[in-house]
Amino acid sequence: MQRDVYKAKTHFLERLRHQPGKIVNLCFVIVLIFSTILTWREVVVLEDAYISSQQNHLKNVASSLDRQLQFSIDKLLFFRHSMGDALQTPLGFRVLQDAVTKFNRLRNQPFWQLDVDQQRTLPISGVSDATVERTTLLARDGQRIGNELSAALEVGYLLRLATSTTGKERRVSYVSRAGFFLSTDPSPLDYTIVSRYYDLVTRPWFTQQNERQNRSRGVRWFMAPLSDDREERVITASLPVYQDHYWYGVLAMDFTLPTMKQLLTEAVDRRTDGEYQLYDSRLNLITTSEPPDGLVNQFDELERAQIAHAIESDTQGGIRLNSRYISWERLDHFDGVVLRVHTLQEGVNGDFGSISIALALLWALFTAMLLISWLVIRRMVSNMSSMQNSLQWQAWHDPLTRLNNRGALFGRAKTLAQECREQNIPFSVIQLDLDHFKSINDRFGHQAGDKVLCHTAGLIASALRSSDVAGRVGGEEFCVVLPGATIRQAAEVAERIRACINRKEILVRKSTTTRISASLGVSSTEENENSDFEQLQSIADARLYLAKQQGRNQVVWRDADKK
Ligand SMILES: Nc1nc2c(ncn2[C@@H]2O[C@H](COP(=O)(O)OP(=O)(O)OP(=O)(O)O)[C@@H](O)[C@H]2O)c(=O)[nH]1
Repeated sequence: MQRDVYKAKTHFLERLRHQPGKIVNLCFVIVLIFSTILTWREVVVLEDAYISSQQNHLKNVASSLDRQLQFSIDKLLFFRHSMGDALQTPLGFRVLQDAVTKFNRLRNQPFWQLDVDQQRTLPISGVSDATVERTTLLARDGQRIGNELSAALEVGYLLRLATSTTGKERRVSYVSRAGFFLSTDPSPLDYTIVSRYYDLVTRPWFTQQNERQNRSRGVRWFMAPLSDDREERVITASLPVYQDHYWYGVLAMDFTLPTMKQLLTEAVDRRTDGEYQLYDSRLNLITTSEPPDGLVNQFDELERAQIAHAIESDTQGGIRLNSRYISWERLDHFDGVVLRVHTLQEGVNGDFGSISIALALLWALFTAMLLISWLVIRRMVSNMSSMQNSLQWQAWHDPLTRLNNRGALFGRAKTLAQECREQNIPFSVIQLDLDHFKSINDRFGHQAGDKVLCHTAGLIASALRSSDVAGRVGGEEFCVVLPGATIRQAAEVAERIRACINRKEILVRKSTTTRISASLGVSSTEENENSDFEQLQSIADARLYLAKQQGRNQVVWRDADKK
């Protein structure tokens, strides 16, 4: 088994050795495959780096935006906390008690206002008991209303103080379920109080803050729908106010779209390319980092669905949409998501684009050079291989007769003799010498002599089997080895060759023909089993000499033989 494997391996390597063209092809294909894999790996690494750089840019913007919004949300939480404290232990100021007394006087009027101290707190505007009773969403609890009014006035101080110093929030308000509200917006004392209150308590940021819809009682963000044209479009952060499981009302903070745009633009580093877009939780576009006259990236329905699906389960990630790469990051303090849209053109103009192009060009250049060198080497190998074949042929053959030369014949004859001995079959040798060849040269010239030699070689070759080997071993001397042939069979072959040579007229010159003859000596291992080729050749040569002596044009295959 091991020997078979070894033999198969040797055979394979031997075959490869004789097919250098195939080895060259194999080497080039391997180099091409490896260079392509290497380039592909580099592209993958580059793509990963590109994606993480996109994520990093976006992360910076998102955390900067978050920081800015956190300040407002912290304020909102602070207001609720203060209001909770005030509800639990209201201050015993007289001015607050007077306000409650005044409310009790006004509570049945269609609209009213408690204007305690315009310089320090915000006025409370409200509607009548009858209006509150009209809907189950609202409730004016006789036990709680006093405390709530005092707490609202206390928070009014804070709202006024906190919102007057920064201009980020468009409006902060507290809307109570008990039929009143206070807001940083100026509130005139007229019939519009009723419609304003109605408008506030019908907004989703108020109605959706009940215990069922906001179990965590955290901040929720709402964007006014597009069709809403009652006033400028705002984003509202709202926070429910609870005390002892009782829902008092909602604290709300409005941000205008220009404010959101300003926050986003401030968060974006102008040196980075790509567009940043801020979306609400329902993937409605709030604002973009592009200037008002800039080109905003739009998404069609299918792309929006793909983005929505992608951002559904992850807080951050990326998705390729045709020629655009979209990365997203959810915000901690805003119920929405920031998108970074990076177009192919921006990518190509950027660092990663130029590195990718350089990499692709390098690969193309390398492949082109590899192909050129493959063509050159293939041609060189093919030339060398045909030259080697030609040299090899010349080394083993006689150029005139195209038969094996002396060295080649001796080499092959020794091997064949050895094989025959191993297989225990006979091995025979024929020695052939043309008669009076010198006279042909003398009479017709050397060229005619060459022609006769070629003609003789052709006749010898045509009289042999494929296993027999013939060669020119001297000037006009030939030798034939016949593996497996008995002495009689070899003698028959020799006789056939002799007859053939002697039968034909040879055209040695224009309109001049001549007939030639040959003397042949035959020997075989049949006579002496242990004879090697050289011994057999020497015997055949002696018999050839005998044939010459006996008158030429004859075959001698036994020492006593005479024609
Ligand atoms: N044309 C030609 N002649 C050759 C070549 N090689 C040897 N000869 C000639 O062959 C002749 C051999 O002559 P000899 O050895 O005297 O033998 P022969 O004339 O055939 O006489 P016998 O062998 O006794 O019949 C010589 O004249 C060589 O010059 C060759 O390649 N071409």
